[in-house]
Amino acid sequence: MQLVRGLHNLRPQHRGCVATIGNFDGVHRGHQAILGRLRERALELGVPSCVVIFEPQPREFFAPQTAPARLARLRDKLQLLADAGVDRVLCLAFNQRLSKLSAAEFVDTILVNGLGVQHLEVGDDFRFGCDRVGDFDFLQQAGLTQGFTVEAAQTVELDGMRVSSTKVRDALADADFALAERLLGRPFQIAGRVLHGQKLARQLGTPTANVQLKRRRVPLTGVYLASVDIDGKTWPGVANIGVRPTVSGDGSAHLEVHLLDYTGDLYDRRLTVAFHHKLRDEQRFASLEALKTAINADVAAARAYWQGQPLKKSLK
Ligand SMILES: Cc1cc2nc3c(=O)[nH]c(=O)nc-3n(C[C@H](O)[C@H](O)[C@H](O)COP(=O)(O)O)c2cc1C
Ligand SMILES: Nc1ncnc2c1ncn2[C@@H]1O[C@H](COP(=O)(O)OP(=O)(O)OP(=O)(O)O)[C@@H](O)[C@H]1O
Repeated sequence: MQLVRGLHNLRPQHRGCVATIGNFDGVHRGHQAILGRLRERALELGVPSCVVIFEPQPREFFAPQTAPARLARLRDKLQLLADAGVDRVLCLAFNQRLSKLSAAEFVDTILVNGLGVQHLEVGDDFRFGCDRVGDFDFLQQAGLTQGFTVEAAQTVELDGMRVSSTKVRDALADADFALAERLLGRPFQIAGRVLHGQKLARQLGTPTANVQLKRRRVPLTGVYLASVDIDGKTWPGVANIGVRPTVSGDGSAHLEVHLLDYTGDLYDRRLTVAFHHKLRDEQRFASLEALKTAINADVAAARAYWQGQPLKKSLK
């Protein structure tokens, strides 16, 4: 899959494609349905498929403090789009200039002059352009005069509710990982490289791998039973994700995981953490001693859980 960063990096050979536009945060089952149709149309027309995404996402640009936490970092989003068979991603910087483009200017500048789009695939609620004035009807009209077709994908629902990134966030906030998995079509996971921490964990008696998070905010916080994939091998563990109120004050999120029976060095390795069950909320403890007691109880709970779990059988 090819990544084109910015309109200015589009070349004449990029003209002619089928395209869709959106945030695609989490690449959930609704998104996957659109991507499936996009691939079909690309094959029919014999042109590449292109997904137009924005960085930052529009809500992050308009309201950085209140925009929801991302379900996946950009790197993972690109991997998921590649896995869905997308040929090209056009990643546009969402800035003042882009936010001011009218729906008509958006169509002219990006879709027609930039991409030479032949067919557009969108969700039925898709809105775009300054003040979100552009919609499916607008696109269809524009397509008639500018030579592209538009198709609205049917809404993907689960148990009567529209699948959405918001629903996935709600499921994670409720620690309903089974629902998150059904909405995503795969388990919710966070992947990242292991960084050096404050080296306090050893002092607390529980060594932890500090998984690098690229963003300050995360869609879930607390202490969880977790499993960790390292180079195709799965290990049972217990994870803490959040701001660590007892020890750190900068307010940014950390993900730390203790693997129950792992003794090797994990620094710089890439881990994938899957969450299974919430044990408790993060707490601010009065002393490191009290934190240590709580962590020991978490580890004991994790040990008891993983011993009795059928999942353990699948751990290689
Ligand atoms: C199972 C587990 C539970 C944790 N619970 C909390 C908590 O409730 N409150 C908190 O401030 N930190 C919590 N932590 C984070 C510890 O503060 C952190 O692991 C410790 O500060 C070590 O940090 P370091 O790896 O950067 O040295 C928890 C860590 C683990 C592994
Ligand atoms: N459940 C769904 N069924 C069909 N299409 C969907 C669904 N969810 C999102 N889409 C479509 O996928 C494209 C990309 O969606 P995008 O991520 O930008 O929308 P969103 O509204 O931010 O996402 P969400 O609704 O999931 O929070 C859009 O065309 C959108 O309409």
